[in-house]
Amino acid sequence: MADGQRKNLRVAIAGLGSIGSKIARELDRGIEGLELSAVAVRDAGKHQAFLSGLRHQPSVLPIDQLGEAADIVVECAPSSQLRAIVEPAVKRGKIAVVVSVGALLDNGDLIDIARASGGRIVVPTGALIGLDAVAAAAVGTIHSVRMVTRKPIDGLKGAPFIVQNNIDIDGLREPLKLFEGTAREAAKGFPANLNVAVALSLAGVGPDRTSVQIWADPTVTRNVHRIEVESDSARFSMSIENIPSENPKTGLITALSVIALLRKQRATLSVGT
Ligand SMILES: NC(=O)C1=CN([C@@H]2O[C@H](COP(=O)(O)OP(=O)(O)OC[C@H]3O[C@@H](n4cnc5c(N)ncnc54)[C@H](OP(=O)(O)O)[C@@H]3O)[C@@H](O)[C@H]2O)C=CC1
Ligand SMILES: O=C([O-])CC(=O)C(=O)O
Repeated sequence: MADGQRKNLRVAIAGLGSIGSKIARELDRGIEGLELSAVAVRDAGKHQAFLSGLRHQPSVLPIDQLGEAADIVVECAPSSQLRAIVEPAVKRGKIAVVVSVGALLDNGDLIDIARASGGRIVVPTGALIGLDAVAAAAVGTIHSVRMVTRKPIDGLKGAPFIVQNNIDIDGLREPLKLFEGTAREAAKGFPANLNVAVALSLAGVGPDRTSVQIWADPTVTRNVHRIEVESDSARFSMSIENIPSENPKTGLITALSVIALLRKQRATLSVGT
């Protein structure tokens, strides 16, 4: 069949929060070769006005049924829901786009399940920068990957590491280093705040060799990530200052990164690895 006659790829979205609602709106406006077929939410009533504002109404399904209604399932729900969304999709040989990437570390068998079923798990660059360069460097030898994250207080509140260690960040007047360790440890202590560290680690040297510092910083208004990579092909450092979305833990660029990834699925010209 000629490319122009190919059927649209059907996309389903799990979660219509700060990330999912923007992706849904963009798919509804039109992305070449793609269509929004279904969504899953926790509380359908809460999203009724949003959904009825779309030009084409997607089906509203339970999260574990999205893979039946789509070729690509985009996970943008709390990390606790990762398995319920991704497993049925990849078992059907579908593509799961995962933003709660930190939760992949405790659900690594999903990769084996996907492999056995012909499914795929795709992690977008999300709120980060430069995973193309990190993945390219990883084809050679990477000697070290370090990341320093600074977030405003609202971007860190409620993180298990802060709660368990009884750290009071509300009254901070100066930056405080909260954590130094591996990306795996960061994902456990900050599951809704440090997905980026895990994405970086999976692109590069893995969660146990990627070192991470986390600062609560009342002097910044953006979620700031700075990365330094030493490899046998290049040395590079990159930083990104993310404007928080309506969810202060989540940078605005995250949804845009997923939209850019979706656009590539059927684009005639695709740029960047
Ligand atoms: N990879 C990356 O770079 C980044 C990843 N993230 C991660 O992305 C994920 C989504 O973030 P964000 O959009 O800001 O989160 P939000 O809290 O804004 O939205 C989460 C959505 O998930 C829905 N939801 C919750 N439980 C269920 C359920 N059981 N079934 C279906 N839907 C459910 C919520 O529904 P309702 O509205 O009804 O409550 C809500 O719409 C988080 O895990 C976050 O940590 C965030 C930033 C960057
Ligand atoms: O990694 C995350 O979960 C979110 C994040 O830091 C950001 O949006 O800047």
